Amino acid sequence: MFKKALHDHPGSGTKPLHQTDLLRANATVHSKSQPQSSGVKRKIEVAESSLGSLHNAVYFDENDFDDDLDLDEPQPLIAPSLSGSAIPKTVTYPSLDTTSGIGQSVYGNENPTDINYPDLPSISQEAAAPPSSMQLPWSSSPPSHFQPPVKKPRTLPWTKEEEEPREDKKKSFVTPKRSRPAEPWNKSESTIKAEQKELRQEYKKTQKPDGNAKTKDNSKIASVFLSDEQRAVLDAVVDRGKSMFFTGSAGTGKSVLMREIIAKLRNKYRKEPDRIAVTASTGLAACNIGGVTLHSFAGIGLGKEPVPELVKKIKKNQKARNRWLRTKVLVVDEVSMVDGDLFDKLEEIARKIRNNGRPFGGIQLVVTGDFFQLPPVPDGSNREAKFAFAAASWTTCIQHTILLTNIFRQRDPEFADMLNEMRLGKISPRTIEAFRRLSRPLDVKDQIEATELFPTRAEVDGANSARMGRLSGEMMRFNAVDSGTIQDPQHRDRLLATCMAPPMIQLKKGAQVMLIKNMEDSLVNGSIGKVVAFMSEDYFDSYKENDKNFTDDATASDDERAHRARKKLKPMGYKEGPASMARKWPLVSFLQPDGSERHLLCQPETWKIELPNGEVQAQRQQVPLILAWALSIHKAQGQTLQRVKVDLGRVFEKGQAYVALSRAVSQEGLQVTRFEPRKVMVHPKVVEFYSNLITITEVNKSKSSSALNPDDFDDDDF
Ligand SMILES: Nc1ncnc2c1ncn2[C@@H]1O[C@H](COP(=O)(O)OP(=O)(O)OP(=O)(O)O)[C@@H](O)[C@H]1O
Ligand SMILES: [Mg+2]
Repeated sequence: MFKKALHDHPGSGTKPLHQTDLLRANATVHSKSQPQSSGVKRKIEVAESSLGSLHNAVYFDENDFDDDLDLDEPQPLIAPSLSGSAIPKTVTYPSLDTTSGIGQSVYGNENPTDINYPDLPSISQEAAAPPSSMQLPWSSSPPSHFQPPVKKPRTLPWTKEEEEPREDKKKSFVTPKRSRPAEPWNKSESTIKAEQKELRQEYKKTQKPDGNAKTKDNSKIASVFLSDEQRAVLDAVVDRGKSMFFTGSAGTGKSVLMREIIAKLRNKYRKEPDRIAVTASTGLAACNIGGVTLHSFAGIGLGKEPVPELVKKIKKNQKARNRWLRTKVLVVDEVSMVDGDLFDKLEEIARKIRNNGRPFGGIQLVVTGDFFQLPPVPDGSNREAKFAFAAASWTTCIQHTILLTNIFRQRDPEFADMLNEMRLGKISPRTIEAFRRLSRPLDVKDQIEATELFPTRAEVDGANSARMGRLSGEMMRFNAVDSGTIQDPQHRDRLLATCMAPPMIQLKKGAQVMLIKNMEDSLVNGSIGKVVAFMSEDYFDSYKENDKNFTDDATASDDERAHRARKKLKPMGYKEGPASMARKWPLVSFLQPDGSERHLLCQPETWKIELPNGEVQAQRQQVPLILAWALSIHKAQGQTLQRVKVDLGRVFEKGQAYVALSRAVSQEGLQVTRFEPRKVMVHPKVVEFYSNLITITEVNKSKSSSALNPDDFDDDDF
């Protein structure tokens, strides 16, 4: 029984072990503790440890959020070289030459680094803080998306029609066309209606066969078919109200499952959205799931005081008190970075504030994370960081612990096994050899290079700046528009410092970027692409409908093509001058896993820091891109990357090497330099904890049952 499995850990060591984890559970590990980053404030630790700064976020609350400042601060860019050699040769979009104003700053010939587009119009308070709990936060739309559908959708409809082969591009380069061209400047009502019909049909196609309706913001993403083990967790949480901790190796679909759970819970409590509190250990993780940090939810400041004082503090704060009283389900993501003592404090606070003696005051807990990945760090005192599973109240609060075993990210079982060995800290000589063989450069046939992962932000900025400096062409700057109920700009900035989207991003044609929002099935958070042009929405519409006009002459230079394209656009209604003052956005060609390319005009998306009652404390609108020649391991956490390059020589923290290498989907897409087994560090307490977990499959085997049975989850826990 799951309950039994849970109640037996940690430490009993009597349960049957999962085939992969358990065979290695007695493995030799680096039991000697590694030196931890010292100090509490992230800022202090920047130079040594991006992980340290990450962990420190655990100790911030809504009044003190600066946990990612050290990671995100922009560095000056190196002056562009004039060689232009790094401009991708396959880019065949009309070159946006500098004589006409197309692709130029609307303000003329400023210094590239000073080019400023007009800021987005600021939005009203109501627009900034909609009662948005029903929206799916990882795909929130900017307010403009709520306007009547007078414009065509921003992205291509990606019809599956056969494309006309283009000689100057490989065949997989797909720029789907609309079946029925309609000029954006001259749409009749019937055209609009027909387009709407077409979109409705496309939307229907994305529905699951069981007809489950999706909420508005998630409509672009087809629902994932959960595996049996994922489905079992979902049912136990949503239908049976169980308190669960689900865990598993990198790529076992924990985040995918958590998103489904949140969506289903939001649907379940749609009339009382404040019953669900969505939180994570760090600001970055919280921002990724549209929640707040655990500290912020709890209203405990840094949470250093003893519980009675913290309770007093919360009682004085009406909003925080209400949150504790109203919450029925508390979601906690990336729990590996939550300190065990903090967990115990919150558990006691919950009982006291709610005047309810049941574990966690009767709140259902839905917790996920992988303790083999990123550990908590000490809070500045001398004591060693304590894992959440070592909290005294952990086993009474968590009714069921489920180990997910089906690895989705790496389809190659050999590679998945290599990573699992690494995760557990027991690497066989064969695996060491296999990792060493991956030191060769990647065999890349297109323009997308492997993303290099670094432990520190300084290394990331240095690498990205150097690459940007090699590109010629104009630098375009995109400033975020921030808003929210928090009026104090400094406080808001601190909250938003944890956001994946930067306050400002500078891009050039040819820049390698990563999409940081889920847009469509194959354009997801983590997709890597190159900026191929900057254009306005109308120009993009004209372009895609007259694609061939721009690209029919493979021998023409970029400038010639742009000139011809403009000549062809003029009679079609495209006007230079005032019309070309329209805001221009990066057009990005994204690499698909099958080698084809897809294009997206990247207009601003929204990230929210939202309390359970729907109050949007802070939100940021920004183009959903970050530079991706290089990425910090911190920001890469949770991502799935097709091409990755990691130098293990610089890795210093437990779990760091595993987090970095497990981003890759295949050995072909992974380059590892300076691989040494001693760089793979695992905490012995984590090994012990996992050695006592059993899988759903094993539970079923022991019950001689082939199917998962909801009755496996006992009802007598509370
Ligand atoms: N049920 C599923 N069916 C198909 N693909 C899935 C499923 N669940 C997850 N995936 C895919 O597997 C990959 C990894 O999923 P996800 O990021 O949720 O894993 P994770 O356990 O959260 O990993 P990490 O520990 O690295 O954060 C993603 O590309 C995701 O789309
Ligand atoms: Mg994840």
